[in-house]
Amino acid sequence: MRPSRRGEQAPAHPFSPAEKAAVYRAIETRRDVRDQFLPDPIPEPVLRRLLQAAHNAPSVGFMQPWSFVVIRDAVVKAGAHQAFQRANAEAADLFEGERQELYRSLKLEGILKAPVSLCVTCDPDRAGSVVLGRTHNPRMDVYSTVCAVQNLWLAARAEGVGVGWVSIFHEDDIRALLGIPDRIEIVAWLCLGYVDALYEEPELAVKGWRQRLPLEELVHADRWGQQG
Ligand SMILES: Cc1cc2c(cc1C)N(C[C@H](O)[C@H](O)[C@H](O)COP(=O)(O)O)c1[nH]c(=O)[nH]c(=O)c1N2
Repeated sequence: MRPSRRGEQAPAHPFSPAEKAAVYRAIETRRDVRDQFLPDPIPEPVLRRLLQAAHNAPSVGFMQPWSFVVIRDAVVKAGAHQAFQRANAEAADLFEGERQELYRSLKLEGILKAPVSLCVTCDPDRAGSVVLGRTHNPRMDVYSTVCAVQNLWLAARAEGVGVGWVSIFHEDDIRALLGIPDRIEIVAWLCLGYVDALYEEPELAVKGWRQRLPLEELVHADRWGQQG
């Protein structure tokens, strides 16, 4: 293969059947991980590949608004776990009866068990104040950052690394813990670690919290509410 030169286009050959299958396999078997983390460290080159996958995400106006705080310090993790516990107690109180009981039985984070956590942030000023594509929807920078998270999540699946997204905390608790400036938005706390087993279906479905919706109910043809 000759080296690519800036400005040239490469042929967009379809993937081979095996490559295609691998992509769909990563998508279909990716799971949110809470309790299955193994203690094995993630080697630097693997973590680097995951971060590179995140960094290859699409972004509005190519602003690349993300940053990644890589957390291995047990004290910091303990602080995040405390933030989770406080918020989770508040969240549990919002449900009643059996639903609350079920909620309380769910494991919803793996902060202490996972060898690495990543805090993924969004800098709204990364590309100046006027950003191509963000003018009429200021949330586009955060949506771009979520694309980076999903890239990392899928790449991690291929590497045998589990990822668990934790969003049950007050943003200000994590901001203070990590020293994140006010103007930077916290998008995700991700727990990362090797796993040797994953649920075949979402754990929340397995545990009876909520089931996958039929795709047919979510697809509209030409107009909202019209079936194809
Ligand atoms: C933005 C966002 C935020 C969260 C999540 C996901 C996303 C996209 N998920 C994981 C979520 O519960 C999970 O994706 C669904 O239940 C579907 O399961 P699989 O991801 O397919 O395993 C999640 N899970 C959890 O246990 N604690 C949490 O705080 C969160 N927060």
